[in-house]
Amino acid sequence: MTQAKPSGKNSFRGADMERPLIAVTMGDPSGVGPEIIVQALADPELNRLCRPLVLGDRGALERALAITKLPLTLETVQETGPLRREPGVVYLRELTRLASEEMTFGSPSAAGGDAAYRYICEAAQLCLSGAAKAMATAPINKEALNRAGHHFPGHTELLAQLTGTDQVVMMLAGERLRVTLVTIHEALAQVPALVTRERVLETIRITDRALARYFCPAPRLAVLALNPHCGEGGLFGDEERTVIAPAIAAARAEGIDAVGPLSADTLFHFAVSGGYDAVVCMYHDQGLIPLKLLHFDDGVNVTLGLPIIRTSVDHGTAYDLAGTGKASAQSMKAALVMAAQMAAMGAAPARG
Ligand SMILES: NC(=O)C1=CN([C@@H]2O[C@H](COP(=O)(O)OP(=O)(O)OC[C@H]3O[C@@H](n4cnc5c(N)ncnc54)[C@H](O)[C@@H]3O)[C@@H](O)[C@H]2O)C=CC1
Ligand SMILES: NCC(=O)COP(=O)(O)O
Repeated sequence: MTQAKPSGKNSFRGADMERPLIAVTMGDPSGVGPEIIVQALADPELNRLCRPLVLGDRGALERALAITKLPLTLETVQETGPLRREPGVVYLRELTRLASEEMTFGSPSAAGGDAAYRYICEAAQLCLSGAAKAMATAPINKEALNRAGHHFPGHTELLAQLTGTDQVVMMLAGERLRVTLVTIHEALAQVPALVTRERVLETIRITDRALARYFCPAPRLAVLALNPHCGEGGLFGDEERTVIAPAIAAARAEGIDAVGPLSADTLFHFAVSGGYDAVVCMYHDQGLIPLKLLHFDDGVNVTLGLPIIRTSVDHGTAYDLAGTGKASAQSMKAALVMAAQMAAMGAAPARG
């Protein structure tokens, strides 16, 4: 009887097919994006988990390889590239050819902002078509994006528009803490008017649904107050009584394990001691200050509520470090690992 031979080639190809294709956007060419991408992709473990495809600029990535002195080569590919991936190769879909003066380190440019915009749009398209299973984004500079005429405060809002999604939720996640935001890129003066019952409720719902799908089967959510001491019985504001508590009650009536409103000054202590799976915060800095205190290096930004999977670094373009090779690539790596793990579970079905 002939023994079935172990088919190295076939099994390798099979393994490749199982590894999800992740579209990796290069971000702002004048920032640390290109450097942290090549550093992250130099990790063989990452390439065992997924097939990263960088959407970006060859000149910017060659410069990043020179700075980081990594033994990687760049291969420009069409569409999504070959199924079989060689170790030590960064696969690039070249979407721009920027001149050096359009990617001066530490200096935002309209050309750089437009390039970053194009990488994001293409990645979203690849995800929507099913060609990529997720996207992981390097940081953009919002000033450059807006200078280029793309009037979005960040990826989150742009992706909501590109995918036709009404409400999305920004989550930042680390091993010890996860936070989600009711309002995202808003002037602090605008926040109270934007903290509506509907918005708080929808943020709780989206957080609960995404956590249950990807991270923990029965999420326990803490919902923060907006004002100090939960408004102190109306002495310092009444959003807790009129808006946040009714939203929590409605969420609980739907079977969601959400509690609050809870005072933000003490709650994080209990959240990191394991009391909650996520903290629903009313505004950007309320959630991101504790998150970055604990997870500056390895935090991941995940956009919840989209019909596609999107993860990102938790930091910005770090113009002060761009071109030095000193920026930590840990958050980029964590974003790629999380994208691969989420992709293995599949994007959430579109909401009916
Ligand atoms: N996901 C994204 O695309 C994000 C983009 N941004 C944008 O980035 C730009 C700059 O924002 P900033 O507020 O200055 O924040 P930033 O995160 O770029 O920098 C703040 C400080 O953290 C340091 N830092 C950042 N990343 C680091 C890394 N990987 N390793 C070591 N140190 C690091 C910087 O050197 C700087 O001292 C803005 O346009 C902002 O909107 C900010 C956050 C996220
Ligand atoms: N502070 C987080 C942040 O600004 C990231 O925004 P986005 O580009 O992911 O929307």
